[in-house]
Amino acid sequence: LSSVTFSFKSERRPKHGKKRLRVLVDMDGVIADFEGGFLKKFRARYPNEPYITLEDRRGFWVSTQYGHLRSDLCEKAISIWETKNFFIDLEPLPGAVVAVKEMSKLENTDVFICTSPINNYNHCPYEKYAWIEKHLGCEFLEKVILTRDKTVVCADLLIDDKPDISGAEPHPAWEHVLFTACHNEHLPACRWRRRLHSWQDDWRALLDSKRQ
Ligand SMILES: Cc1cn([C@H]2C[C@H](OP(=O)(O)O)[C@@H](CO)O2)c(=O)[nH]c1=O
Ligand SMILES: [Mg+2]
Repeated sequence: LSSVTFSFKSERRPKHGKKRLRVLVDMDGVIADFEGGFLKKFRARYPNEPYITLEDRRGFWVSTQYGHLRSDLCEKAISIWETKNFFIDLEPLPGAVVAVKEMSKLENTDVFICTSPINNYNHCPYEKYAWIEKHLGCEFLEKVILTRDKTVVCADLLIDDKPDISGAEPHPAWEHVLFTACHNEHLPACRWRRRLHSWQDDWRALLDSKRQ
């Protein structure tokens, strides 16, 4: 029985010895400009309220920093990404679409878009799929992983702008590479975590480093 079970296990190292690489690419803050889209819509909807420039953004959660600025601004911030068309209207980050398409065409490479929907599910999950189809093409709809817990997904790499990614699995299979964003660029260099500074950075070398 054990040999039968073994033969059904997925074989990730082909006979010729090259390892097949599985890469998870996050969406907001990595391929879709959540921060830029948020600021634009916040200023349009609340023109008389104070706001935080992208240069002054600190901490992952936008609503937390707005709440510190003035407590009622937390709710106002949340109202922006809970509104219809927020997620579909996000602009792609520079170079993201070309990079992800090129990455998915590389030999021995499987690319998935791994993204967390907000808990208010009225528009966000639908618009995330629509965004993927609009900017990456319908073939990428096969590559979407919608989850609130990325630790249970098995891959070699997770490229994500959130500094702390935790969940049910205490030892995720992937290496988290921090994608630089306005909210995390001031965090001190960290010996045990690599960064991808933008899509102009050498993402091919990053992938190659995991194929050894
Ligand atoms: C509330 C909030 C969400 N998000 C993104 C992260 C998640 O998408 P992603 O996993 O694609 O990065 C999604 C739900 O939290 O919205 C931010 O980037 N900043 C925020 O302040
Ligand atoms: Mg993100």
